[in-house]
Amino acid sequence: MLDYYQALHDLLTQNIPSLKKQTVSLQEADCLILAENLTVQYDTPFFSNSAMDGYALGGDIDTCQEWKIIHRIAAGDTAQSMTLKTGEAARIFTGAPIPEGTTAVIQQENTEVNDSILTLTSPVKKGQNIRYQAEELKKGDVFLSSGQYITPAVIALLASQGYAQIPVFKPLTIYVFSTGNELINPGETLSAGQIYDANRYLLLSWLKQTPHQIIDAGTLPDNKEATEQALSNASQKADIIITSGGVSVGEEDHVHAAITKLGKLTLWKLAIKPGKPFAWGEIDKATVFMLPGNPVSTFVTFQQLVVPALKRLSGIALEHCMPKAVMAKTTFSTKKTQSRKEFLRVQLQPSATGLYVKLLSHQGSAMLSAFTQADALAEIPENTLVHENDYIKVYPLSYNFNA
Ligand SMILES: Nc1nc2c(c(=O)[nH]1)N[C@H]1C(S)=C(S)[C@@H](COP(=O)(O)OP(=O)(O)OC[C@H]3O[C@@H](n4cnc5c(N)ncnc54)[C@H](O)[C@@H]3O)O[C@H]1N2
Ligand code: MOO
Repeated sequence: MLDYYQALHDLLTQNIPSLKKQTVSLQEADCLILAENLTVQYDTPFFSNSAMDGYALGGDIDTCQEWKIIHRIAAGDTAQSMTLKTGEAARIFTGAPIPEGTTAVIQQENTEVNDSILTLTSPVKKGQNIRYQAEELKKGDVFLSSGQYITPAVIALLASQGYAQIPVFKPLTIYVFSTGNELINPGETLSAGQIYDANRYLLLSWLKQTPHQIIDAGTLPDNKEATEQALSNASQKADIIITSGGVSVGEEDHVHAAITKLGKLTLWKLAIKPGKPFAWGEIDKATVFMLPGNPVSTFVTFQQLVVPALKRLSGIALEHCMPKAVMAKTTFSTKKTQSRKEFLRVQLQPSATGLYVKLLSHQGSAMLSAFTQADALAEIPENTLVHENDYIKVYPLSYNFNA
């Protein structure tokens, strides 16, 4: 059985099929992925300006005792024809351009003004309260790289540089299947031996937060021919196929056999609990992720393996695809060791003495309820006993590509 981190490494370093590009308006770019390096069009700040409402002080500020106020400059004004010499000042407002010859800006709370003569009630240093031209971004430099996931912060930065049209990767098409004769849909009436499909709804709901086109491909019966036919058809249209169930070793588990026949099974069986039968492969150009049927196994393998791989396949830069973990102190201990790395549903409890991990009850791989209370997955390393107050790795749950 393959180690979790080895599997993650393999998934993230696979060949990424070349992604198509398109240009969208700034308003349509959120949650998409930048497809080109973008350069600074305008120095930021574009012109040196004041960080405070106050007074721009000219010339030598160390020896001068008082200043004559000779200009008034508001945001939106230009200061092109103005200069300040020693002993001269300008009334200035936040964001307004500073005049030539300004050595510092003093905020108005630290001043006194009588008949246009300004004195200071606090000392001021050279450069204080001046936001200098290009101190943040210099024209021509790359300020955002291809592979950047577009968050609201990125939208703001793009807007601040005047970008109205954004080159992005085209969304992918993702087919989501469930498998199993026992599955029916919510809204239908349960008969003996049946259960409601939870996994497909979980995956469809999560994937809605991505930029991709998501196809609800329904439920596959536990039948070899039907499974092969449906996966073969989907592979002609999909970039990615996600299935749940039917990947274990039973006679009714047809999914990995179908992938082996139609394409290539790259990976099967991981040393993790839950999620051991997780499999991955491809049919033609479509990448196929096969998640184990137990709903918690589906959830864990999706969060810990499929989401990082999906990010990469979507074009997000490799360094932003690894799931992010934090270290936190346990409030519980484990009684026996496991040969597989275990991912437990936990709550994170911040306190003055650090971040603590509380174990939720109902950890069985068929028990979904703890997930609704959980805000993280705690990693219990293989063959390891955990004691109270030990530091362990926890992976905060995320429901979009941003985390
Ligand atoms: N002899 C062995 N049996 C099993 C092994 C094993 O190694 N040897 N592994 C177990 C583990 S671990 C898991 S996990 C499951 C995974 O099996 P499958 O991926 O083949 O899943 P199914 O058998 O189809 O279903 C398992 C379980 O989950 C329920 N299920 C399936 N799909 C859904 C869905 N969409 N929504 C809600 N619940 C679903 C299904 O009814 C079963 O109860 O195999 C173990 N067996
Ligand atoms: O993935 Mo299986 O659930 O280890 O329960």
